[in-house]
Order: sequence, then C-alpha cells, then structure tokens
Amino acid sequence: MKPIIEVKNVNKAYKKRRSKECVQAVDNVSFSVQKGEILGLLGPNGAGKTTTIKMICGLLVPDSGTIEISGIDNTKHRLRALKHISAVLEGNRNLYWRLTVRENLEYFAGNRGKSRKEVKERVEQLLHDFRLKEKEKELVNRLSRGMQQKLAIAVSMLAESDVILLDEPTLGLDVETGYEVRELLKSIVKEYERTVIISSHDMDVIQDICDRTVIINKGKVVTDDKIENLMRLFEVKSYIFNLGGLLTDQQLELLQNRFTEMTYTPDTIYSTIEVDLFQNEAIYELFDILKMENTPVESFDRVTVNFEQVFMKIVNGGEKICVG
Ligand SMILES: Nc1ncnc2c1ncn2[C@@H]1O[C@H](COP(=O)(O)OP(=O)(O)OP(=O)(O)O)[C@@H](O)[C@H]1O
Repeated sequence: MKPIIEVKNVNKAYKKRRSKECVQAVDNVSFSVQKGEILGLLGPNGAGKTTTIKMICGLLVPDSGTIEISGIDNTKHRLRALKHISAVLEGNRNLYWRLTVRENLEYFAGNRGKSRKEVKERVEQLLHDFRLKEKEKELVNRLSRGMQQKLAIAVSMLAESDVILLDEPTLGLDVETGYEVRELLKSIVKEYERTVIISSHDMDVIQDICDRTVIINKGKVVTDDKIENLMRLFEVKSYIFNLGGLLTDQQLELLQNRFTEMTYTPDTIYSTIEVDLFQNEAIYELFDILKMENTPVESFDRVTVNFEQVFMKIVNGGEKICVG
C-alpha cells in the first residue's frame, strides 16, 4: 500500500547567526507513514524534529529531497498537498484568543462549509470528547495552557484532514495536565481514525500513544521501528550479573574493552556487572573472563528496561539499530 506520507532523502540546513557556518538540522532523512498509523518522531533537543514537522506541513522548504502527502509533492503542489494535513505546532495555537471555547469550535467548524445542525452536533461531540464542556464559555486567553492545548487539538480534528501533525503536544504542561492531554490523545487518535505524527521528547507520550517511532539524533534517523520491537530488543540484551567477589584490574580492563555498554559496581566483597550482550556468544566470553580468577557468578538475570532507557541507549550509542 502506498504510504500517506513519504519523506525521502530530505535535507535542511540553517545559516548560523552572525557566521557563515551552517547547521545541518535535517540530514538525509527518509521515513514513511501508512494511513491510520500513529508515528512518534522522537529525539533529544535540537535533533531536527520541529524542522521535519515544519517541512511536512509546508512551513519550510527542504534544501533537497521530497515529501509526498497522499502521493502529492508538497513543494510542487503545496496547497493541494496541504489540504490533507492539519497541524498543531508548539507555541502556535491557531485559536482566536478573544473568543470563547465554544465560539472557536463553532467558527472553525462553520468555516468548513458545514450546515448549522452539523456544526452544532460536531461542536457538542468535541466539547464532550475533549472534556471542555465546563469551559465552553471561557475566553481562550483566560484558559490554562493545558486547556488551550486541548482546544487546539480539538480544532485540528475539525478539519477532518487525513493527517494530523502534533508538535510537542505536552511541552510546558505541568505533570497532571500533561498526563491528561496524553490520555486524551490516546483515546481520541484511535477513535477518530486519523494518521497522526507526534513529535516529542516525552517518552511516555510516544510509548503510550504511538505504534512506531522514528528516532532522530543530530538530524539523522537512527531508528525506525515499532516500539514493542525496540523494547524487546533491549530487554533481552541487557543482563545483570551478581558476583560473589570483586574483579581484578585485569578482568575489568578486559571486560571494558570487550563490552562498551558495561557498568561495574563493586561492593565490599560482592559486585555487580550490568552489560548489553548483542550477540549470544558474548555471554561465553564474559564467563571466560570471570573464570580467569574463578570469580563466582551467584546469579544473573535480564534487566527490565523502560522505553526511556531504550531511547538513551539508542541516542547515546549513535549507531543505526537494525531489528528484525
Ligand atoms: N531558525 C533557525 N535558525 C538557525 N538554526 C536553527 C533554526 N531552527 C532550528 N535551528 C537549529 O537546527 C537544529 C534542529 O532544530 P529543531 O528545532 O528542528 O530540533 P528539535 O528536535 O525540534 O529540538 P527541540 O526539541 O529542542 O525543539 C538545532 O541545532 C537548532 O538549533
């Protein structure tokens, strides 16, 4: 099936201020999104997420590469392509600040050529789904940041476009409101059956809501996979060994040379090693190094990892992860 969004070999550089140098914000990025998929664009600060989102929704033009939306090139046929997309960008909530919550929804619903009855029904539905009913008469400029964000997302749903882009939907919200917005997104993205791209550096948002994640670091795609696959990959590869003794300097050096991802924690007479074993044979090499000094292994187990740790490993490892 042809993807609904296809980003192909896209590059974007910015000129640094007061200098002739450039920052390569997006470096040969390619990924695609199928209809109905919920994709998380994840990456640390400055990774290139916002630049990518802005290129998809036509606010920035790539230096090279192509972006197709429903098969339409969004630089060659910008308006036609953008009909398929609505976006909620960080710090740019497209709302009328001097209108109430209900008035905003009515305005944007009416704007789409709907009948009065249809507008009323739609607005009621959204007020209910987004838990905004209590605030329907409140002016937008008096709403909390979280409420404004919910309203902005509700407005984006009104467009009935195939694809919704959400840039950092929980950024700057307090923990409780962030959680509420996340839970809300989780329930509505499935219910409203849209294709969604969420950019975030909030791991919980990505893990809870998205089917798949594209992780970007320093402008490059480092991983593109289902979250469950990434979790599985790291879960089975991370081990903790409880040792009934301490390592000698020579053993430690050998282990550190062999296993880059390794943590040694000595206690008085016991110690632990946490290590990532990417090949099954590596475990035998580890045992050989321990056997050199007859260091007893009292127990070993897989480490349970959370998505945040997986993300840190991928980003800090800097390598392309291939799964499957
Ligand atoms: N208008 C601009 N002019 C110059 N450099 C820019 C501009 N916008 C972004 N950059 C730089 O491009 C790189 C990617 O920025 P971008 O905002 O796309 O990343 P991001 O992943 O969205 O980061 P964050 O999570 O911090 O918003 C960064 O190094 C950033 O400093």
